[in-house]
Amino acid sequence: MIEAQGLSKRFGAKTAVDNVSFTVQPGKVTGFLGPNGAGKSTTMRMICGLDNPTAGTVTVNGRPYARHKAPLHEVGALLEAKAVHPKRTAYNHLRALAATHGIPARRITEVIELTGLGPAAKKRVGGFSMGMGQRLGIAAALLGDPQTLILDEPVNGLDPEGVQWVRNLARGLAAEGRTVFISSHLMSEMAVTADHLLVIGRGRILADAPMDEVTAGSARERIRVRTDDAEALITAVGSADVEIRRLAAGHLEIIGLPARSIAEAALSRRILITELTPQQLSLEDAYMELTRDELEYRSQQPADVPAQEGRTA
Ligand SMILES: Nc1ncnc2c1ncn2[C@@H]1O[C@H](COP(=O)(O)OP(=O)(O)OP(=O)(O)O)[C@@H](O)[C@H]1O
Repeated sequence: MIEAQGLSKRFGAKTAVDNVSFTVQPGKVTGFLGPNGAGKSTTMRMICGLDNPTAGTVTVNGRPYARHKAPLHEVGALLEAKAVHPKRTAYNHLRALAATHGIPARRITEVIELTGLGPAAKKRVGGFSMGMGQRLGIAAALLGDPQTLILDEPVNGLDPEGVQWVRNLARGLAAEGRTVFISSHLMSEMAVTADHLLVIGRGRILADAPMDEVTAGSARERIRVRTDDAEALITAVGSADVEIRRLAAGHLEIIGLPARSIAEAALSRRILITELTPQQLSLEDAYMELTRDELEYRSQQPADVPAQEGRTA
C-alpha cells in the first residue's frame, strides 16, 4: 500500500505537487492520469525516494522508501529516463542490479523470459529501441519480485502486442494481491487496465475513485438524439448551459439536459424524435471534463478551423 499525506514538492517558485493525500490499495491496478506537467512523475519519484518532499510524507507499506532494508524487494519502479549504461548488455545490466541486491541469477533469467527480452538479452542497451528499453525497465522493476510496482508510462514506445502484455502483466500482478500504480497517457488502455483512478492536475488531486464511478459520474448528462428536424430541436433546447454536437444529418449529441427535458421540448413543438439515448462517458470524455481547467500546456485551436462543437448560446 502507498500512502501520501499532505505531500508537496516545490522546485523554486514552481509548485509541482501541492498538498496531496491519497492511498493506493493492494490487489488493484490504480491508474495515475493527468495532463503534461501535472506532477505525476514528481509524485512517483517522491514515492521512490528520488525526490525529497518539500512537505508531507509518503510511505510504502508503512515506511518511507529509504527506510526499507531491501527496497528492491519491496518496490519495483519504472521511472522516466532511467540511467542504463549504453555499452552494457541487458543481461549484464540486470546482473549488476541483482548482484548489489542479493538477488539470485535464476531470477534474471525469469524476468528476461517474462518481459520477452530473450533475443535481445545479450545485446548492448545503447542500440535498443524505445520499446525494448521499456521492457528492460520493467524487467528491472520486477527483479526483486516486489509487492509494490510503480510504472511511469510503461507502454510508451511499445507495439500493440507490448501494450497488451503490460495490461495483462499489471492485471496479473494486482490479482496476486500486489499494489500496482501506473501512469499513462493512453486513455483507452487505462480504461481497460485500471480498477481505480487517481487524476492529478496542476499538482492537485482532481479525482480519486473507482474507474466505473469516474466514467459514470459526469456532472452533465449526455444524450444522443435522432430527429427529423435537427434545426428546430436545436432552437428548442438551446441555451448557454447546453452544448450541442452535430454528429450527422438529423443526429445530435446534447450535453447538459436530461432526456425528459429534451423530449418535452420536442413534444411542445411537435418535433418528431426517433432516438433518445443516454450515453456512457468514455474515460477520455470524463478525463477531459475533469482536467478542462487544469491544463498547464494547452493546444491552440487554429483560428480559421471551425470548432468541432457548436455551442448554442
Ligand atoms: N527538477 C525539476 N526542476 C524544476 N521543475 C521541475 C522539475 N521536475 C519537474 N518540474 C516541474 O514540475 C511540474 C510537474 O512535472 P512532472 O514531470 O511531475 O509532471 P508529469 O505530470 O509527470 O508530466 P508529463 O505527463 O509531461 O510527464 C512541471 O511544471 C515541471 O516542469
